[in-house]
Amino acid sequence: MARLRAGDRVLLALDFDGTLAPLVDDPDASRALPEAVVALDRLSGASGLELALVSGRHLDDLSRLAQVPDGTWLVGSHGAERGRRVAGALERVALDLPPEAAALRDEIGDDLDAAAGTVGGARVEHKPASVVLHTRTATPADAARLTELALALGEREGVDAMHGKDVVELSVLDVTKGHALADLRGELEVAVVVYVGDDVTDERAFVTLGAQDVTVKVGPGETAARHRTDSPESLAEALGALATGLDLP
Ligand SMILES: O=P(O)(O)OC[C@H]1O[C@H](O[C@H]2O[C@H](CO)[C@@H](O)[C@H](O)[C@H]2O)[C@H](O)[C@@H](O)[C@@H]1O
Repeated sequence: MARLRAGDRVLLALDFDGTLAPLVDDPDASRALPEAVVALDRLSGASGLELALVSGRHLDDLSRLAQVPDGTWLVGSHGAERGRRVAGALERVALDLPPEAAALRDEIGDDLDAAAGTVGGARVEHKPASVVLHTRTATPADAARLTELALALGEREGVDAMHGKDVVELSVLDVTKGHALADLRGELEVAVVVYVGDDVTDERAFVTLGAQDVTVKVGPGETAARHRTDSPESLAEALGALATGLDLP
């Protein structure tokens, strides 16, 4: 808040699932908390403040689910996709996926489908640059077995495995949320980046940020972030308090 008041440009970047939106069993039912939606609307009026969502979600999904104000930058697929909310719609930069990466994505997608497709409670999500194994509603035994299999697929050349909360994401592009934040920092020419996230993929962003930045972990667990908030609910409250502190209506 002090940096904004001093006239510095600040990027407030937030993860979506588990951060703005509480985790739920059905990824399609995920929504940002109403209090967070209101707070972000208010913050969009702050001079010098850029807003961004930086998510592992497919950009179309993120744009459909996130109720963010115009001007918000949207980063999907952990940095592989980029867009911006303009006049209530998604303005996107096309994803440039080399044919060999697309072929590898399809191969590991087929392998995961074959292993998990018929297992109750497990689900395979296909995204533009990755394939995701979800085990949130699988039995512990199935979750352990399928996770091991997915991590083995992640050892193939050209595949990057990210093991998160009940999820293994296999990406065929070398992207991280940290790279995405570095790109946004350069393009938007901000002095300070504030990043808030809850999962292991967010740790890849926390470790890239410097002493001038602000890193916030949502929920329990080991983290490289320097600050912590309990839950999406407490984060929504803090965002509202920030808007109030900045005298935003
Ligand atoms: O980077 P994020 O915005 O946190 O997105 C990460 C993944 O989010 C989604 O899965 C997660 O949220 C679901 C809904 O709460 C939950 O059911 C699942 O267990 C979580 O892993 C999304 O489906 C993935 O594509 C994203 O990579």
